[in-house]
Amino acid sequence: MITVENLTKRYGPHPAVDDVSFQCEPGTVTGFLGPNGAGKSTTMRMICGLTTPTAGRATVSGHPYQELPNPGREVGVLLDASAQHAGRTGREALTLSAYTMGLDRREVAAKLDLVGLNAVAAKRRVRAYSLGMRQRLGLAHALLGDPRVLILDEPANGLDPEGIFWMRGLLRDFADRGGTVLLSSHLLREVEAVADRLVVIGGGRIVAQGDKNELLAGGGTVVRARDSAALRRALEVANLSAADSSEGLLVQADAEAVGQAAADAGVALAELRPASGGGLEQLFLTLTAGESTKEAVR
Ligand SMILES: Nc1ncnc2c1ncn2[C@@H]1O[C@H](COP(=O)(O)OP(=O)(O)OP(=O)(O)O)[C@@H](O)[C@H]1O
Repeated sequence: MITVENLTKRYGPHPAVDDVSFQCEPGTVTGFLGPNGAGKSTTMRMICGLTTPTAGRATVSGHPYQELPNPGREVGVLLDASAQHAGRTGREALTLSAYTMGLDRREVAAKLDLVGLNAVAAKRRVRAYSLGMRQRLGLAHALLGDPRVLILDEPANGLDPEGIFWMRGLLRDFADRGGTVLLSSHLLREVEAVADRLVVIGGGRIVAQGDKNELLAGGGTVVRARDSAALRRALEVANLSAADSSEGLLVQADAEAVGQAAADAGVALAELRPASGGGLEQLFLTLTAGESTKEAVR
């Protein structure tokens, strides 16, 4: 179980993370989504005790990370696959961690095998690893102590298609055996395939969270007008955020609210209908409309 309560982190005047609260339950995979700079990594770093929150708190299995007696036995963490000692071999890196955690050395071979690093790869220095191999080694590290919780930041980054498919099965199986997974990724199809719950963050704030299927069912409204500039202005006036899509504008509101906003502004509509079937990509674009731009101009 991971519990995040009112977490806030400020760097100067800008809140990188702003009053974020959510829970990740045993037996589930929670997909943590958001545009670049939304605050995902900062939130995960705060959960793992690597960044001190300005306010709020986070616990793993009921304790702040720093108070876990042997954290690697409780929670496996992979935040940055490139942040591993480049001069050690994969096997050496895992052996040292196993020693630190008080584990049987046989766990090293088992985990190397589990993540698909063969004997030749295990003997190579990490500096010679591809990004995908570093991810696999990072996952082996995270899984080494057989933890009940996994916190993974972009673990599929650099994996080949077979590796991504393999990782999906591994995470599903981990959760099905009662584990808790918090997974950030920009690979929306992967998240859609494996996650049970979603937490979507934009500009440091939670913009949506809940059961994946329920969130996907409420995918917003597609609207089109011949005068699309006027339609955009009408939506802005009504405080409704809109994102471009191939079908028109996607608005995170029901059709009635969108139609009313257009009518109030005297904009004639060419199309107004509930968005459906667009999947997670459409939901993501709708929920985080404008947030990437905000980050770019900060
Ligand atoms: N150490 C730091 N000092 C100053 N600002 C920081 C620091 N770490 C993060 N930030 C800022 O906090 C905000 C959130 O960054 P964060 O890395 O958490 O986003 P993210 O959602 O993980 O993005 P990405 O998808 O690009 O990895 C950004 O505006 C970033 O510039």
